Amino acid sequence: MAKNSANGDHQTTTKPPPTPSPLRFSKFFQPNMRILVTGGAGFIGSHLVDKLMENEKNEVIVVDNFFTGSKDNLKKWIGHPRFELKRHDVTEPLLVEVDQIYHLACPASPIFYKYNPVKTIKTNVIGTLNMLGLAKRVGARILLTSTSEVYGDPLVHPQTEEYWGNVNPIGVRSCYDEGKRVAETLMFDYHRQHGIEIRIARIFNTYGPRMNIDDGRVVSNFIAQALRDEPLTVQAPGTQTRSFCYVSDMVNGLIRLMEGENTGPINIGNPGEFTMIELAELVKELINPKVEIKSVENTPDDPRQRKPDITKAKELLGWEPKVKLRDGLPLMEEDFRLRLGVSKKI
Ligand SMILES: NC(=O)c1ccc[n+]([C@@H]2O[C@H](COP(=O)([O-])OP(=O)(O)OC[C@H]3O[C@@H](n4cnc5c(N)ncnc54)[C@H](O)[C@@H]3O)[C@@H](O)[C@H]2O)c1
Ligand SMILES: O=c1ccn([C@@H]2O[C@H](COP(=O)(O)OP(=O)(O)O[C@H]3OC[C@@H](O)[C@H](O)[C@H]3O)[C@@H](O)[C@H]2O)c(=O)[nH]1
Repeated sequence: MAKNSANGDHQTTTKPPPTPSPLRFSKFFQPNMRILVTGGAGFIGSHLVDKLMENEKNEVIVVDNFFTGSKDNLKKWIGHPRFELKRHDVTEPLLVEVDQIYHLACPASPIFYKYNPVKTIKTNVIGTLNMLGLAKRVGARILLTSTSEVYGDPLVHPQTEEYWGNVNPIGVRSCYDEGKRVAETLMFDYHRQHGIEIRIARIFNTYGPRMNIDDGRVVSNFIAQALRDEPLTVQAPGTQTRSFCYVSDMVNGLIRLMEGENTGPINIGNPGEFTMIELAELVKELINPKVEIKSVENTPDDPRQRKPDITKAKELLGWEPKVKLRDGLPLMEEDFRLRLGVSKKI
């Protein structure tokens, strides 16, 4: 029953889901939990798949168009009897029978989401509509990975879920942040109108192994630059802040949210806040003390500050991050060294 809403004022009754097959109710049939992960070949998605596959009662189906993700991230599961990988673009309808949907499909790095902005909007709007239609047809619970970018260039600090944000509707980032805002709206309208069980996570900057080496996001850029002896490119003014969450903490938070009773939106992130200059200095100290730090031009509408208020995640999910930035960076360094073929100097 989708009765426990974050705001309490839109209680709904969920109709019983249609039956995919009468076999599911047969005496000798022990159904596994069938879980769809859209965007499961990407950075967060592939770590989520690893965690879900640890449970022998889970069957995982990944759909991905491989725009920013890759089969390599899932290679240990390809061929596994409880795992399926399907090349599919979520802007097209999808027919599968599942119990839960983790809907992650969307490029997340600014350089990739700005590359084809119209496609980014289609992915967020039509892609989310398609996944909600699927959830409605089969009675699945659906979790959307929304973003701290729904707060735009925030005027409230740290950001609580009640804050409505300060977003430029016509800027170069709008395809992503307005796209995610519409995706959140669609989730709530399907919940109110059709009783769909929804969960919304507002994810703050996440980092870890398997990020694309040339992903363009700041942590992957700085680590790759430090390992290649290239200057760390701090975009001006460098005093802008972000709060970085290690990927294993993020995955645990997403699963807690899916399994719990709250619709969200709930901030999931690490409140440890750093300026970009501080981040560059930390990467330099931990990875390459000889590397230069240089200031470069910034891109339009870069949010000046970002830090999650995670009171709700703590109280409602019993979740908080465990990995400090200083401990997470070396784990990512190890993965980048392997992929770049740069060994540690002793
Ligand atoms: N990593 C972060 O810091 C962060 C922060 C906030 C929100 N998020 C959200 O989390 C999700 C995953 O982010 P990520 O960092 O793993 O990014 P990612 O780019 O590594 O993964 C996104 C995946 O979605 C796939 N994809 C993109 N468009 C698709 C489409 N139309 N159809 C099917 N697949 C498609 C990509 O190929 C990729 O595998 C995204 O929804 C993103 O908006 C991430
Ligand atoms: O080389 C770089 C790259 C980026 N930066 C700065 O680092 C900060 C973070 O930039 P990133 O590109 O990593 O990510 P952003 O915080 O701007 O956006 C992210 O926010 C949340 C998610 O939804 C997405 O993963 C992504 O859009 C920005 O202030 C940017 O100007 C640098 O200083 N140098």
